[in-house]
Amino acid sequence: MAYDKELAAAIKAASLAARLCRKVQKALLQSDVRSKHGRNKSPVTVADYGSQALVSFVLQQEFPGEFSLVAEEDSNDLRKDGGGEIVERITKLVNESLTSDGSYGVSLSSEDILKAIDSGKSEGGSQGRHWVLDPIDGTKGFVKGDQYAVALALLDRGNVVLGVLACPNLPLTSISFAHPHSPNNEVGCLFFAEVGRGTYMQPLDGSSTVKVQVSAVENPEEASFFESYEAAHSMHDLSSLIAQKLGVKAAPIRMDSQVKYGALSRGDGAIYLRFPRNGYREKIWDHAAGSIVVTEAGGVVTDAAGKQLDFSKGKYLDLDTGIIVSNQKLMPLLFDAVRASLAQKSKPQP
Ligand SMILES: Nc1ncnc2c1ncn2[C@@H]1O[C@H](COP(=O)(O)OS(=O)(=O)O)[C@@H](OP(=O)(O)O)[C@H]1O
Ligand SMILES: [Mg+2]
Ligand SMILES: [Mg+2]
Ligand SMILES: [Mg+2]
Repeated sequence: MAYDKELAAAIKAASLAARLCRKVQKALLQSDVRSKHGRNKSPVTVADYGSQALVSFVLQQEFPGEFSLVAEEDSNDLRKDGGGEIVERITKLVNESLTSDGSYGVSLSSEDILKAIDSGKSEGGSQGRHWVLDPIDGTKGFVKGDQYAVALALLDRGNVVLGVLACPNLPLTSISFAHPHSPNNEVGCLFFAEVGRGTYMQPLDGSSTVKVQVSAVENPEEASFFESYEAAHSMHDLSSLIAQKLGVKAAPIRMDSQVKYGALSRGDGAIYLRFPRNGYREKIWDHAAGSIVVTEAGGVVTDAAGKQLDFSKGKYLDLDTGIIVSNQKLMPLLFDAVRASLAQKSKPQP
């Protein structure tokens, strides 16, 4: 159908990148983690760069001449003093991944790798097509040995038309709510969705595919909810107030990254709440793939004012307060609880 070739290329690129990330996570060395500069320091590893270079290279091979990529990382830090050894390591990792796949008979130089990383500098927008990539979403989870995802989506005239979430540490069967963070030796899973065609899940080794649906739970007392692992990324006290107003009984499931969208798309939980602290601007690569994976599985993704997420404005999502995700039946109740909780929080305390 409309995006078949793009979807096949995206699955291939994300699977290769996920394999690279697994390899690095297994052998994670302190020296593989570099710090980003800036106020909110977030880690970046050779796997973030390797994954971005690999996805960028594969997509450019598949779609020569018509390429735009909005991606999280750039090569600025790598080009600074001392980057040489790290760039060599990334280059080796990417070349090993390409050789293992066998489709591309090339060996990339360090400069090719830096260029591939930097071709992710597009600003996106409402015109034409743009790939959107988070090469590792949840780098903090990745470094800890927990959940992370390679998240790749395609925008066509400002709308997300396909999304792939490769989740190397997410078991194929429902996650254990008691131990959502334990890494496992399973193959991991990959979700993919195309607009109008539903959401599917397959093992990362691609051996079989199943259609997935969000939870059909209508009673909030039976619903469980996801939120960020990091309290700095989402206000846990606010989500706990919302859960209390809804009557949710289960404790929150805290996981890093868009794995939360993937798990929700197959009904592992029924609600995802995300309320960043004041002043944080959400980036499109943190939600593009996850949101289509959930909506094509029958779910609803809006901001806290009930508006659809708008991916057409460049690399930032202009949002009202937060992001809420659920199934169609629970959404009206959730929305009321969110509104009441936000109003309560904004009242001056006596
Ligand atoms: N201050 C702040 N507030 C909100 N969000 C932030 C913040 N800082 C970072 N980020 C982004 O959060 C991405 C990680 O996803 P999650 O927040 O879902 O997972 S986590 O539990 O917080 O790790 C993470 O994505 P990656 O950088 O790709 O890991 C960030 O883009
Ligand atoms: Mg990051
Ligand atoms: Mg991210
Ligand atoms: Mg990232």
